[in-house]
Amino acid sequence: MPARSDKPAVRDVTDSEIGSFRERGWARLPGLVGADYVADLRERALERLGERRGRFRNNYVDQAFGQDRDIARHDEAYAALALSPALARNVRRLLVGVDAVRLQVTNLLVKEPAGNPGAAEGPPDGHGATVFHQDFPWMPMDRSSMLTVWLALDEVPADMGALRFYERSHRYGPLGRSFVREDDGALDQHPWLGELPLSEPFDLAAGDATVHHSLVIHGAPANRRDRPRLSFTATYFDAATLYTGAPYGQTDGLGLAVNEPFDHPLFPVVPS
Ligand SMILES: O=C(O)CCC(=O)C(=O)O
Ligand SMILES: [Fe+2]
Repeated sequence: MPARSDKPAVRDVTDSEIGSFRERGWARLPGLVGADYVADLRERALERLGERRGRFRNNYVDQAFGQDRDIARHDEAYAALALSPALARNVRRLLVGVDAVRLQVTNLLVKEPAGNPGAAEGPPDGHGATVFHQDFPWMPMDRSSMLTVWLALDEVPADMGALRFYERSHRYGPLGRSFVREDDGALDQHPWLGELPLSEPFDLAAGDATVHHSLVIHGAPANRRDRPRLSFTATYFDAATLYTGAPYGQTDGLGLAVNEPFDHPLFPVVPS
């Protein structure tokens, strides 16, 4: 196990991965983070999950996966990864025309097996599918240059619920919110999206990641395996982004100024 002070080994994204991300709105990043570091993250995740047993709230997102939001503010190994210059440099290179990035949020995600009674997280009968959605329509940001790194903390075979993406859907701008009502998945609201190619299901190893643009339509099937799907996400945005003042749980009451950058300790610029 790496010591707490160990630096996460994050590899550089390749030019071809950058091209693929910009073209399709997402990219697969095999072996993004070193295996030893990820093994330590996984152990920490399981420990936290044990402590959280039973804290399920019944909203639409909670039916699809459990969240331990801002885990990087509670755990130094997650913080070291989320704030690592190597990861920030990758994010900056993936986004177009961005000089510096801020961290928006970190999250430990768990998708319990469907139909699994006694799961640590989620509804009594396990988590369901993650409906197809965009991330951006919720955000109080004046631009969409924003992405999420989704890191597998353990093997995530396709039928455990690795993400899938509608190719190039990030080119159609904001398409509305999901997780607000029954049947408000992006495909229900915009059946034409079904004409875009859907990425093939794939298996991820621990330390593999996907990265998705805030406007790309993505979702995940239910977990059909017998153990929880464990992943860590870190979402970053262009440091030059201005706050719009739109109501949002994370930013309400922080004293951010409308039409000013997100200059607040919760949204650090990550040196790259
Ligand atoms: O992990 C999932 O099933 C969904 C995660 C997601 O939508 C996101 O990270 O933006
Ligand atoms: Fe999402």
